[in-house]
Amino acid sequence: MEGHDGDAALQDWIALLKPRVISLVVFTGLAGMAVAPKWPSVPVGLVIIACICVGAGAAGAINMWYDRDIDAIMKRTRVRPVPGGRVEPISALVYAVVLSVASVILLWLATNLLAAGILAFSIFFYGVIYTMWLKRSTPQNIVIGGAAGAFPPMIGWAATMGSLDVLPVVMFAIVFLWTPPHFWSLSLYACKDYESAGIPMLPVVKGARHTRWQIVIYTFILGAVSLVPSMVGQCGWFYTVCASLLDLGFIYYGLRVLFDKQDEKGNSLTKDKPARHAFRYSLAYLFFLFCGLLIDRVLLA
Ligand code: HEM
Ligand SMILES: CC(C)=CCC/C(C)=C/CC/C(C)=C/COP(=O)(O)OP(=O)(O)O
Repeated sequence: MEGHDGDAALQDWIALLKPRVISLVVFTGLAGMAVAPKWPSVPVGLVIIACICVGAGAAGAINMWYDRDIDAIMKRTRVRPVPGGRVEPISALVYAVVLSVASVILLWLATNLLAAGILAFSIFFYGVIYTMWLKRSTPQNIVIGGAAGAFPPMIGWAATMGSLDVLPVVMFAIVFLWTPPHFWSLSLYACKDYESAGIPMLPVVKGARHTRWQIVIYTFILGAVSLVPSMVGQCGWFYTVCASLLDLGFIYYGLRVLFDKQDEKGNSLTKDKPARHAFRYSLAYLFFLFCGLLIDRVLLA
């Protein structure tokens, strides 16, 4: 049956914002805000978080509007509100654009142009550059596109300080380098879906074995960069210990992906169990790394 918006429940409008994904995005924005030397008042702090939340969600809705053709093909995404026929494409687009504009203007009014500008740029980067261009054209899509998801710590910091500094830029670099092992772990076990939808994700184009190596390489690079805050005197022993342990964990999970039992093409013979574990670990890694930074800079300072 042809759907119309009357069929959409509140949960569909919420689902368009990719709430589970943005929960971690928003946490990184909160961390960026809280590790800055100056804190906003509680109401302004809440507005900053709300704007990052709505802006990131709106970018997700632009992605779901544009990707409705491929989302309808992939098992994981075919029940989403637009391909599921519960929200009209045009309604999803209007909703996404209104929320994008509203979040940027509100952040500008409540804080400053720098924070609002970075928010606007990240929405544009995820909704347009990644979704409409990179995702369908290059296996490096998520490496470059991952920048969008890495901006929130800079937004949080800039919103309170009105400027940027070394730490928010290093936090950007951490999320940026974390994204490839995060996504490529998932892409190993979602490879068939991406292949059937014609998306040139790394394992589809270069194969599973190459992707396994890339995951391990990025966990090492991420490990080095995650220790930069300690090296440049931006935090103390607590963060250094947390980061080192979390890094060892990520390298361990990456190596398990590399040495998974596989056929001659590198395809898993274990239903990609190690890749599933590495994906789940990636979420815990980023959450606890930024918790460590927060505790170090806020509670132990
Ligand atoms: C280009 C960058 C990224 C890509 C391609 C990507 C891709 C994905 C995909 C395909 C999923 C499966 C979720 C679903 O079924 O809807 C996922 C889950 C998730 N991603 Fe990412 N991700 C990216 C960046 C990020 C960033 C920057 C964050 C947060 C800082 C993040 C946090 C999460 C979380 C929390 C989940 C789990 C959601 C759940 O439990 O359902 N991702 N990611
Ligand atoms: C502040 C701001 C605008 C932040 C944007 C942050 C953001 C939501 C980043 C996450 C990127 C993401 C979920 C990609 C999913 O890939 P996909 O869209 O290819 O995955 P899919 O196949 O699940 O749709």
